Amino acid sequence: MSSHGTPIPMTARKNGPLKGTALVPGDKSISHRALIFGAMAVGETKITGLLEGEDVLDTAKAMQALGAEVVREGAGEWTVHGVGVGGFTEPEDVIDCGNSGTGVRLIMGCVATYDFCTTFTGDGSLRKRPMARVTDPLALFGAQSVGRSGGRLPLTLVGASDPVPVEYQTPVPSAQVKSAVLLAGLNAPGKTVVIEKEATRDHTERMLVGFGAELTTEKTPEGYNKITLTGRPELRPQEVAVPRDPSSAAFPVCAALIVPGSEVFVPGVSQNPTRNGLFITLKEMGADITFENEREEGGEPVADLRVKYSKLKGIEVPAERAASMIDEYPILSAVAAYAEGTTTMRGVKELRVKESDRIDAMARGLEACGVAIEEDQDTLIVHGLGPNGVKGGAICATHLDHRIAMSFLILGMASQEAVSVDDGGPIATSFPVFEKLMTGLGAHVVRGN
Ligand SMILES: O=C(O)C1=C[C@@H](OP(=O)(O)O)[C@@H](O)[C@H](O)C1
Ligand SMILES: C=C(OP(=O)(O)O)C(=O)O
Repeated sequence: MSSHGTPIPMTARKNGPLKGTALVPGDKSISHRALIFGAMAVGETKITGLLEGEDVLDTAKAMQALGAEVVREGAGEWTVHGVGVGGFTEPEDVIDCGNSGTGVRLIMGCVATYDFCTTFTGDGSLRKRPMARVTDPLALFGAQSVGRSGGRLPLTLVGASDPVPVEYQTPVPSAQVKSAVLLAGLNAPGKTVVIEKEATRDHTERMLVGFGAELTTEKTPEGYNKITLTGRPELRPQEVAVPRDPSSAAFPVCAALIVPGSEVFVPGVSQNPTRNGLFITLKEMGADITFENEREEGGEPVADLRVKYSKLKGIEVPAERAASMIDEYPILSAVAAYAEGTTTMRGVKELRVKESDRIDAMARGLEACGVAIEEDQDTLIVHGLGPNGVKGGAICATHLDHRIAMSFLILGMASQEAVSVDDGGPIATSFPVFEKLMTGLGAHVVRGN
């Protein structure tokens, strides 16, 4: 199954309650970073629970192309023999990051302070996404780039031969931009500083500290995060246990909430406060979710989630919460269709530059399934139809976007008529076992329309 290949139409329909345990895959953000920091450490990093989705596998290949040895030892078990900060070598060929914004933007950061040239490309979705948000700050280190119009891929980055450290305030709330700057700062002398107005996922900071870098995060008088990294550290190899991905857990959790009679257990899910906005929102909507056995694993807070079918009500999701649930708005908008009343999602314009324009993709598909929506550049409003109110009966376009595909399939698990997607292939980028896992819980999800 490949997001680069022949479309894979898929269909979901009602099939009784969902029951059982959902072992969702490893966190995508942490998996990318485990490979990257492993490649920059001196010696052997061991990773367990790595997400073996296409996005992460493309990053593994990129680390090999830059000179690290990356070996799959078993299911989710990988070792990386790193080359040390400053040790990457020029790749012989184009780096293809497939569908992954995180992969390409972080790796651009990795190579921006090396005296060599790297060309990046990706699939039809990634080639449409904006890269200037990363190449602009990388230029401050001394890197130069030439891409297609609007700084789009394919793009060639000529790394700085004599990098200087940088102080940069991110203009958009983006962990990818923040991380690209910090990664570039690793191979620059002195202190690189990133200031972010709104907190975004902090895996890069947590993992850099874990790998032995000198990094501090403090609040500015305005309440912004100021992250300071000392360049040219010797990173020490680590044993990284990747927690399960809250963004993937969102799908079986939301399915259980909307399919009558369901009860699903989702163990070992990261509860990192920069990632848990969806769960807070669902609780506010009236979701019956309990967080059991809260603990720390591999430097991340983790809990086991028990979820029961719930009568939900529409709410206003605060714009300040957007960064902590940015990838979860598609599935939230599907769930909102089954709530009583209106769910308003403001401050979500970043959704327009993801794998697809997610506001538009969800709006068009929901309308086709009989759900009334309103939208503007920065807002999505879903008028809920209550537990049995969604008609379904449409084929929704996924635009090479895994989260759109999974969201509409979950919508179809509780609608009056089946819901299809034109292409479920991209699901393999982040959640390759989605179909098997949902089927194991009792869902009816099949190939074909
Ligand atoms: O840093 C990361 O791992 C990610 C950051 C987010 O993107 P932005 O940085 O563009 O918000 C998120 O949407 C993406 O899925 C993963
Ligand atoms: C936006 C996403 O990923 P990326 O930016 O890495 O393509 C996502 O997984 O929802």
